[in-house]
Amino acid sequence: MGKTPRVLILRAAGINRNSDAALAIELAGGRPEMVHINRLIAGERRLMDYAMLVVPGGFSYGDHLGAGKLLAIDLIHCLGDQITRFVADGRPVIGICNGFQALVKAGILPGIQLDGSSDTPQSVTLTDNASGRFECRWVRLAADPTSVCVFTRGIERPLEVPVAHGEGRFVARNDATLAALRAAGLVALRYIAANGGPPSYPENPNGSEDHIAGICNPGGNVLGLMPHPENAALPHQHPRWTREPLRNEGDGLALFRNAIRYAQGM
Ligand SMILES: NC(=O)CC[C@H](N)C(=O)O
Repeated sequence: MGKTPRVLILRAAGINRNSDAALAIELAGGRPEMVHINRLIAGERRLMDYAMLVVPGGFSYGDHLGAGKLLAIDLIHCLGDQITRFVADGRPVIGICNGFQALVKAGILPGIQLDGSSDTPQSVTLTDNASGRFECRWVRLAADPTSVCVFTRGIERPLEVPVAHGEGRFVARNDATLAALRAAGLVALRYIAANGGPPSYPENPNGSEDHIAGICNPGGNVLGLMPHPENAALPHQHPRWTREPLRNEGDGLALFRNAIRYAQGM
């Protein structure tokens, strides 16, 4: 794929974190290109010409029918074949917040049937925060060391990153689905308390089951997460950057760097 992977940053009406994602990709060593979904649908750009795909956060199509739902319909019905090929080829895909919601509602994540049923490809979802309101705050995350996720590989210390969402509560269809998700190593990131233990509100800002903040597909090359690592890419984006020893970089950058490195090795 060459030294500087081309990374497609997806744009669509209402997506608003595309520039933040582009900056994070650039800092991580990739070459970001913002491409509107209509250009892909029209065939003016081809997904397979890129090494990585970012589905950024925002309020795509105004969150109508549920956050990410309309974008998910576009992804399945207009770009389904391209995305299926891209994912099957092992190329990295990250869906951030609204992007995560879209990937889940499109059935791209977790990407397999977890409970043996075959009626619908969607076995998990993201729904209204348990608090009943939009949550905008910094959280602490831990990467699950048993996860197959390529983005979180080798990340051993907690990550401090922001969340900003109204529909971030991760729920699985049932307990068996949740157990299967864990057993397959698809839980990539969890919210944790300041002392590293299990969180309560607001450390788990939305009431997600098993404190899940991010999941991946069985190949580990597709990650979706509610927090915004692209807004924790620079050291001074941290809210206590003047009061704590200055970090070399924002905690979120590690996820992007892992993905770029992985894309370079393909
Ligand atoms: N920052 C975001 O991407 C927000 C996602 C979505 N609009 C929500 O509120 O849940």
